[in-house]
Parts: sequence; C-alpha cells; structure tokens
Amino acid sequence: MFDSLSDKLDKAFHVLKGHGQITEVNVAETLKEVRRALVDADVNFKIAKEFTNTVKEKALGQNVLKSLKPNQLMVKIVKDELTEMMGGDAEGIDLSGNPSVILMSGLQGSGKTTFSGKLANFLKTKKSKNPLLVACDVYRPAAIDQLHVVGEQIGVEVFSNKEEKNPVTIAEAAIAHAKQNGHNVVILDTAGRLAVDEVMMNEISDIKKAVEPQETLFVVDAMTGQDAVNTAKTFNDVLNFDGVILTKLDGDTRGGAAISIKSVVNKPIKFIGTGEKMDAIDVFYPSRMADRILGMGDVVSLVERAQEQYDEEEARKIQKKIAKDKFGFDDFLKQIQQVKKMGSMKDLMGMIPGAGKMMKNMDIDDDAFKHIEAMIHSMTPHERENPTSINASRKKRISKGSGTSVQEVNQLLKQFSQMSKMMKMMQGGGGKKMMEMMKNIQ
Ligand SMILES: Nc1nc2c(ncn2[C@@H]2O[C@H](COP(=O)(O)OP(=O)(O)OP(=O)(O)O)[C@@H](O)[C@H]2O)c(=O)[nH]1
Repeated sequence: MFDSLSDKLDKAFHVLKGHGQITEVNVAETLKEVRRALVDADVNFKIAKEFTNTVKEKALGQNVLKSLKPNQLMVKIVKDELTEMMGGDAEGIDLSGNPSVILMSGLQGSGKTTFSGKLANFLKTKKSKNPLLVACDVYRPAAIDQLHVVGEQIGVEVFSNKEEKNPVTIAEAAIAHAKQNGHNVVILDTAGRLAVDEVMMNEISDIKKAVEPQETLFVVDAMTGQDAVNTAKTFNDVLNFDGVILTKLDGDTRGGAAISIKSVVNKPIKFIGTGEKMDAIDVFYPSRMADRILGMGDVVSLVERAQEQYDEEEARKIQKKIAKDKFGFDDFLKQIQQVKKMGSMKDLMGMIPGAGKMMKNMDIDDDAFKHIEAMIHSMTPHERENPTSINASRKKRISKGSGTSVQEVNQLLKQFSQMSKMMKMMQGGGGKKMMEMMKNIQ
C-alpha cells in the first residue's frame, strides 16, 4: 500500500538532511517534491498545492523547535497535515436506531456487496449486533444470489424478494421483518451501475427518503484514483451521504483517493476494505493511515490485530508446555496458524515501520509457511512431540514426504530448537542470555 508515494516523500525529506534549519529556499525545494509525489499518487493538483502551502507556513513558523532536525520536523508537519486532511479523528457509525438502518451506495463493482457482508460480520462479531442484510438490487438476480452467499458465509440472515421490482417496497418490508425478528441493524445493499446515471441516483434517493437511514455510506474503489473522487462528489451532491468506504486498499493503489476525498466532499472515510475475505475490514484512522503513507508503519493496528487473534487459554497451555520442556511441533503449528489468521504477510509487513520499503520489491508469498507446515505434517505424532528423536533416516523421510530437502528439514529443526530455548529463557527471565542467543541466531 502506498509504496511509491512513501518512497517519493522520503526522497523529498532527504533534501533537508544536513541542513541546520528550515529556510525559504530549502523548504521550497522539499515541498516541490512533496507536491509532485502527491500529484503522482493521484491527488488533485489544487489539493496538493493547498496542502504544501499549509505545510510551508507551519514549517517556517516552527523553527523554534530546536530539538528536531529540519527533516524530522518536516516529516512531523506533513504527517499532522495528512492526518488533518484525511479527517482528523476516526469517525464511528451511528447505530442509534432500532433497528439502525445503513444504506449502501456506489458504482457497480466498487465492492458494495462485499463490504455489506464485511460490515455485517464486523457488527456481529465486534459489536454484538444482530444484523439483517437486504438485497435491494431489483435488476440483477445474480447480485441477490451473491448477497445470499455472503450471508451464509458469515451466518447473517439475508432478506430478498426476487418478485418485487420496487426497491423501496423491499427496504420497507425488510425493516418490518427486522423489527419482528429482533434484528437491530439493517444493511441495505442497493443496485450499482457501471457509471453514474440518473435513474440509479433517483432510486437510491427514493430509498433514502422512504426509510430515513441512520447512515448512508458511499462505497468506492480506491484503485480508481481521481475517478473515485469525482464519483464521490456526484453521489454526495445527490445523496448527501454520511461517510465513505474505501475498498481495495490492499491492491496497488496510489493512495490519492484516501488523501483527497475528505477535502472534496467534506465527509469522513469511515472504513477501509483491505481484501476479499469477510474479515478484511478496518476502521479508518487518519493518523494511522498518514503513518502508512509516510512509510512509518502502523504498529497500533498490528498490535490490535495480534490481540484480536490472541487466544489467552491457548497461550497459557503453551506456557505450561514450555516450562515442562514439552513444547512440540504441534504447538508450533498452532502458533503459525494464529499468525496466519492476522492477515496476509505482505499486509502485516507493511505495518512494521521501515519494513514496507524493504519489502517493496519482494514478492512475499502468502504461503510463506507452506514448506514448514508441509514438513510438520510429514512428521509422525511421536516426532512432533519429541523433535530430538528425528534422526538422519527420519529427516530423509520427512523431506521426501513434504517435497523439501533434508537441508530444509535440518534448518527447521535448528530454528525450532533455538526458538524453544529462547522461549524457555524468556519464561525464566534470563534476559541477558537471551540477548546473546538472539545475536547468535542473527
Ligand atoms: N482486493 C480486494 N477486492 C475487493 C475488495 N472489496 C471487494 N473486492 C472485490 O471486488 C469485486 C466487486 O465486489 P462486489 O462486492 O461484487 O461489488 P458491488 O459493488 O457489490 O458490485 P454490484 O453488486 O455489481 O453492484 C469482487 O470480486 C470482490 O471480491 C477489497 O477490499 N479488496
């Protein structure tokens, strides 16, 4: 995400390296580069210019901050301004109604249906809500079927009526159904079109007027750059929506949409979609996004994801096993599976400060653990519990069974033994010894 923009901004800040303070001259050069980086990332030229003007004013006015070097100061100002530009604080969604009605709008293929499912899943699992998904697309039966597939996947009821041709009638019937059946959130997935057209706009307006939703959300594909911003403007003029959902931020997006949308429509981005799976949804935090854009990583989100997947019970069991020297390959496998649940490897690496840049040209296989898993699966239960029993002939058998080399098996065994020792030491509080061990491993 944002690799190229992060790189260019990094270069722009480099201009200031070695300078004792920010001056009209050196700041102008840096800001020219920043502006170019933003425009290249698909930020509207006017917005980029306004942005750099504000940054300039702040940079020249802040020379008193002697503790920061000019390039550090500039990064800080740009970060604060990017955060401000993307909306300042994170905005939640209004769930005050009973049921709360959320109306989704957006072009065809923007990811509306997928996001409706993600949101329902999010509200169900994180906010203990009982959502109802509603198919209001009266033109494409396939779209209705798609929503049913999504609903089944996440265990959320889907309301639809293929006979009814008026989406307003469907929406109203769905709300009545929700009231009768204890659904406290209703998510209306509407029909999209390939391009903005009046009939579609009128249709969504009619639904909005009839059901008065708590939230009208506009879903847009971040990969479409400037078009995303223009479409947002058109939809907002007609619908006066409450918030924006940026989807496909996992792809090769240049980031311009995330930066410009708030400035153009003055509506907050509320969520982002970062993948096709139902859990690939994140609340949009402008400050964390600014960190990512500047290649500063997003440790907070990383920790949050880790916490979500952290199974306390499991951790306690593992601790006991380590203490008794009983940590085996089955436990190791479980740990790997937990890491994998946190998301795609590339995505996770991108959240580690500095790693995004390093990883840019690496093609990180999402199956980075595939070989390790295959090797463990080729071990017998006895071997998994007693890794030291794996002798030369067993190694040969494991490598054959997993399609790897004996060398790879050796490597896994070595890493596993070092890791077990390290974990034991961490429990015993042997900090110094552990540092030595870490050095050796490196
Ligand atoms: N990589 C990625 N793909 C996504 C994301 N969100 C949606 N998609 C994919 O984008 C395509 C279109 O998504 P849909 O949810 O069908 O789009 P829609 O807006 O509902 O389209 P219509 O129902 O035709 O109006 C699908 O292949 C989704 O899997 C995302 O955050 N990341």
